[in-house]
Amino acid sequence: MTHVKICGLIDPDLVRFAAREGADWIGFNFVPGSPRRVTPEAAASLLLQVGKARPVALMVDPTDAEVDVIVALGFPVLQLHGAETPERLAEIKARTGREVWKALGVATRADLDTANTFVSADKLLIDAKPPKDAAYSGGHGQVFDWAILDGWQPAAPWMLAGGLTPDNVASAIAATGAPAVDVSSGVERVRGLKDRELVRAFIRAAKQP
Ligand SMILES: O=C(O)c1ccccc1NCC(=O)[C@H](O)[C@H](O)COP(=O)(O)O
Repeated sequence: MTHVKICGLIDPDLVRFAAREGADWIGFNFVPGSPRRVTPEAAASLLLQVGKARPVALMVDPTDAEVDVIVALGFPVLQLHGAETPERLAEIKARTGREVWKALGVATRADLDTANTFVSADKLLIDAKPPKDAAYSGGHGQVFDWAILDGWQPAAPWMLAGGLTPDNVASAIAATGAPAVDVSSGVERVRGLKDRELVRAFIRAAKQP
């Protein structure tokens, strides 16, 4: 069965709801300025609501000090969504002993070759490239051409992201064979605010047999 990550939750009731609905991972966004950003203080109480889901901390080009704050909160997984290099990822992994995922925006096979240089990533999160004028490297609800994944041999376990919704996630899984999927915008009606019915519909559509 496909595994599901719901990313960018800021409300404790929604965190509990997503976990009860069967989300495997719940992402908390620590990117300054993002409408989905949570502070470390807020994350400490949100973490109490995750149930059996695994919490994932989303960061962009974090300093060691920023990573240390997140690790001290008890996050078992760090998702790097910036311009981190394979060397920086390996360094963070060695320093923290945590699972470290690398998110990459892709549009071509060459981008997938770049993704495969992150050999020590615990997961590659394959996302759409952000729009040219975007302030943030992810979370724009953009779909990329899934056909570029045909025949791709990932260097690490991987997850599909980018513009997934309750309506397209089943086709995305069928088209790509993705073992796991990630969503943020597609379960929001208002940017930054998750919607219960969309969260439920997404998880059900992704996990349908
Ligand atoms: O959501 C943000 O604001 C954000 C800011 C900076 C870097 C990444 C960000 N989000 C990434 C994600 O939420 C997801 O991991 C993924 O990219 C899917 O996003 P979406 O296409 O909106 O479903």
